[in-house]
Amino acid sequence: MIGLSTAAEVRAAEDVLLARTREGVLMQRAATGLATVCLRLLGRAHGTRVTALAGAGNNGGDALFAGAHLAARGARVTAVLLDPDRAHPAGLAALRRAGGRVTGPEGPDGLDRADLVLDGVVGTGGRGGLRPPAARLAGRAAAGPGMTVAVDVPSGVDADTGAVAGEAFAALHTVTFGAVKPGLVVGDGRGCAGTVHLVDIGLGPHLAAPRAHQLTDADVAAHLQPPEPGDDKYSRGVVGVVAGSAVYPGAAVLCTGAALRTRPGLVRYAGTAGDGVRAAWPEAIVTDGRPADAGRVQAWVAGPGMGTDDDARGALAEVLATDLPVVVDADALTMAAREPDLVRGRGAPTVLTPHDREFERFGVPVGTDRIGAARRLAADLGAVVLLKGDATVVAGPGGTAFVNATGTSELATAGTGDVLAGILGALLATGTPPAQTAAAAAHLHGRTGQLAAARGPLVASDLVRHLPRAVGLVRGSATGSLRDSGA
Ligand SMILES: NC(=O)C1=CN([C@@H]2O[C@H](COP(=O)(O)OP(=O)(O)OC[C@H]3O[C@@H](n4cnc5c(N)ncnc54)[C@H](OP(=O)(O)O)[C@@H]3O)[C@@H](O)[C@H]2O)[C@@H](O)CC1
Ligand SMILES: Nc1ncnc2c1ncn2[C@@H]1O[C@H](COP(=O)(O)OP(=O)(O)O)[C@@H](O)[C@H]1O
Ligand SMILES: [K+]
Repeated sequence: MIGLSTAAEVRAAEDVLLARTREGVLMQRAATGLATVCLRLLGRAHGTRVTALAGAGNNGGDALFAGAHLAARGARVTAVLLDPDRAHPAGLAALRRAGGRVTGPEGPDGLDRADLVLDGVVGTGGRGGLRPPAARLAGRAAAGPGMTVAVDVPSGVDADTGAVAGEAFAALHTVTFGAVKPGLVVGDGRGCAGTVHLVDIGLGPHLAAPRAHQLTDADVAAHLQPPEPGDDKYSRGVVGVVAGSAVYPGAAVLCTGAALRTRPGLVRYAGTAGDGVRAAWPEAIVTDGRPADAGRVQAWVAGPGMGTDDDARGALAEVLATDLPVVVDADALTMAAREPDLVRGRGAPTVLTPHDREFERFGVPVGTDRIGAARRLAADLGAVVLLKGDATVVAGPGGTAFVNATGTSELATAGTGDVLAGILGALLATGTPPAQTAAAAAHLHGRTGQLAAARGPLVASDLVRHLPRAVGLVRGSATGSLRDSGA
């Protein structure tokens, strides 16, 4: 698991370490790590042109020291000081000693010919959108030829939420110190950060236990264990699906198929799309009646394509009245938003899976702080909230949160949410903790999307077909093999 630490958590750990180390040691660790990543990205330093944008705080200090490292290796470094009278004195002296040039915000900045642009305008000390001179330079850097590398946080991005109020630096890479900040992996900040590189500056032992995480393949593999010799179709976790309708059988077919392909023990289907499900998935046990007629299950998925009429409302109320985990998706979300008490009083885990418009039906806008929004709704309803997006966020009622690290924009196609609901039901049926399980489902869904998209544009049923391979690859915990598989 990769911990996501807020700016305040990082600062608190830095304060402990600063009191125990010689002055400047932490910044040296950060700047050396930054320069090392830049050298790797550039391939060489000698003869390259580097522009370092440096604000008046420690973020600017990092950029100036890293610029000094690169200059000492033969790079032609120009430092652009946003506030020349307040530039980090030791960083500036180091840059000058190494032969770097220095200019002001209106001076010859070299951005038109740079191979590399370092964004050291502002880091965790930033407030609001970029101010005019910095915003102008960030725009020129984005339009110029140089590879853009943000120092710690892309300037203009809120490190905690990923919110961007106004302009922000658009980085291809972000080299971040001590811990990954949530704003680099969620919301608009995710798009500004590019590839995130973590530099260890020794904060680890002093960091508070993070309240937000990203799962890795290895974490998710624990949710995808193969059956053991003593297992039978019941012991692997039986999933119940309440989805689809006579008019819209597709959602039921996708959801049931995804559950079967994720964990092929037993899937029971109850609803009015039974004929379609029988035709597509002869393995499923289908009842045309109500959920209570379906037989015993260990988790329910309710919602995709089921409609919102009285019968649908009755079926939803029936599964929510059980003491089993329930996934509330699509039409079930619309009904739960009308009657939140259906969810609020439950003792067993409930996982709601809204996209933004479904989320807003609960009466609160998502806004720019997606983790915060998911946490608040989760606390209000006493449920897990999986807020879909390019980086899906999961929050538990106690505040534990996850940000998904896998996926592809090719998933923006009808029916992929039905597949996610089926995957999630299959994983929840084993009784693992619901918030992490929901995050594992989003991770597997994203990996499956990546596999399917490698062959070209995908539709939702492609995901169902690729699920067994994605499960196999994640089980192997071999991230590289996804890339090397030729899929
Ligand atoms: N602590 C440590 O030991 C270590 C810290 N490290 C590094 O320090 C960074 C945090 O440094 P920090 O706290 O000095 O703040 P920082 O991010 O430089 O910002 C302050 C400057 O930004 C300016 N500014 C603010 N908003 C702005 C805006 N919208 N648009 C434009 N400018 C804006 C603000 O201006 P002012 O408001 O003062 O006029 C001030 O000049 C952290 O991210 C990491 O890189 C590493 O070296 C590891 C060791
Ligand atoms: N741009 C994107 N990048 C990554 N994933 C995306 C993107 N757009 C949508 N998705 C994912 O695709 C799925 C769409 O779900 P949903 O909107 O419920 O679709 P449907 O209701 O048609 O099944 C979600 O898992 C979401 O996270
Ligand atoms: K920065």
